[in-house]
Amino acid sequence: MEQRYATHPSQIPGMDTADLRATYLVEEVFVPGEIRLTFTHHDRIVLGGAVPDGGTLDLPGYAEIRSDTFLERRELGIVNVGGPGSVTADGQRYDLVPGACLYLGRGIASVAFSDEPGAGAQFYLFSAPAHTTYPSVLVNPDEGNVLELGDQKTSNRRTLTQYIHANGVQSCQVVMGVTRLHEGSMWNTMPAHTHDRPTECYLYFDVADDARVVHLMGEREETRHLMVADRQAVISPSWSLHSGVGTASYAFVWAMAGENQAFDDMDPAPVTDLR
Ligand SMILES: O=C[C@H](O)[C@@H](O)CC(=O)C(=O)O
Ligand SMILES: [Zn+2]
Repeated sequence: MEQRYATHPSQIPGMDTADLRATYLVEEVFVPGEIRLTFTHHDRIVLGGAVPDGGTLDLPGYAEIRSDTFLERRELGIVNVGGPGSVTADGQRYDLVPGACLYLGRGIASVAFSDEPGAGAQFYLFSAPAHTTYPSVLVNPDEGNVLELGDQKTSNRRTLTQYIHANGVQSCQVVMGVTRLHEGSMWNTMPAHTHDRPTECYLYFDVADDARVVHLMGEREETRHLMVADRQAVISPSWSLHSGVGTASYAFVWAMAGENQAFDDMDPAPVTDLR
């Protein structure tokens, strides 16, 4: 799997666009017939995609995490951002409709991804080290905890659904959910925030081919942006803002790992403070 090492905010001023993209953007998350993973040393998160493309893909152990099986010492959050598919964990089959979230706990020996020919399942994977085993839980799109946020006047009307979090599916580190912008709204996570306790990653999806998301990152007084296309992921170190404005509406999977599972553990970054 690809490795991305941890970075310090003082490195940002010396980075040009290519450096920022190579460090914080994962451009190819979903590759048909493959499991494609990226390991970031920011909180030892592994993120990526599994696209069975009508077959079955087995999740292996990896030399980078020195494990015989992937979940030997890890937990895994999965959101299906494609068509219907299934995940089989130690023989237990979970059917994931589009938008469903599955939590798999530490110690599961075998994980396989599959779908029917033409179904188009695309499983987004987000994993962190786990100190103990919590039960595996499947949450359908309408079963999460839904927050309606924003206002049309500020073009940030959005529906935020929490799946894995302190008051939802229990985990060791992973917090995970999906936010969908309403038609005509473009801004996510504005006013912005940071949270030093976890690292957070966004996977943008349902971004039209001719649209892009201008993703805002960096510290409050040293902001930078990334131009993000459909089904690309952004790694936000604990010190970084993470907000975005699209050229059309879109959705994204947000996922965090670190000190706690408190979704509202945020440090506000008023827009008037941003440089
Ligand atoms: O720490 C929380 C994460 O940044 C996201 O859940 C925020 C988000 O989806 C939004 O406001 O649009
Ligand atoms: Zn956040």
